Amino acid sequence: MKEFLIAPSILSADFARLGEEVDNVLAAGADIVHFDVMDNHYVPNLTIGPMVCAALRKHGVSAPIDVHLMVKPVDSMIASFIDAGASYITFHPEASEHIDRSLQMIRDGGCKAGLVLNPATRLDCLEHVMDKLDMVLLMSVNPGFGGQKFIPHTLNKLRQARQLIDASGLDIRLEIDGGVSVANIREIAEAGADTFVAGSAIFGADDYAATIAAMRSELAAVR
Ligand SMILES: O=C(CO)[C@@H](O)[C@H](O)COP(=O)(O)O
Ligand SMILES: [Fe+2]
Repeated sequence: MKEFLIAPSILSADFARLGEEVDNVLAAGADIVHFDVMDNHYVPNLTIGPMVCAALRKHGVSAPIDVHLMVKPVDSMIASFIDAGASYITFHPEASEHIDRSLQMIRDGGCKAGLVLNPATRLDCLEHVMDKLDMVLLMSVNPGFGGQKFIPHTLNKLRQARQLIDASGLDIRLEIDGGVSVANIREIAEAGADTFVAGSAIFGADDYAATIAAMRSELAAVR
């Protein structure tokens, strides 16, 4: 099993003070920055784009930036986020006409590539592209908004995805996104996740460091 990584979603940060919020959450012990990109087309919400990613790099953020693209089509945004300093770029298979080509584009740009599966999207779509993946991201809510409730059947899907990844022998992270909190992170890790996106649970707390420390202590108890 890989090292556990905690990835605060800046969707729940105070956008008016974004640089400071990212500095604070990294100082509080976060490992990577989860960056949600929404286009009001693939999902019914509109957020931030490559200029904001580049601005965070210019501000001095050196931690990995995990760009979750909820845009359709994706290829032009992949190119822009490679230039903007993304570390991971993940997209939804429904948003690309040529999944294999989009994944290759991300790797050719020097970033780590991943696919994001919605709660109702089958794991089958991973089958023919496993060797092009650095990350599989399972959504445990329908994409578009922070602060939603974790969908419990995602735990079974996580177990199945963990088996697929382990059987492949490839170096692929298994990330979970949506409704993750101190209360459920241990159960989610026991189902197979190694990378945990948490937006409202971290940015909605008064003390980011205490919340991240509480998550780590739950993860330390994983069987
Ligand atoms: O991609 C998304 C939502 O579409 C997420 O990254 C959310 O931002 C997670 O927020 P919480 O459920 O942790 O509040
Ligand atoms: Fe996300």
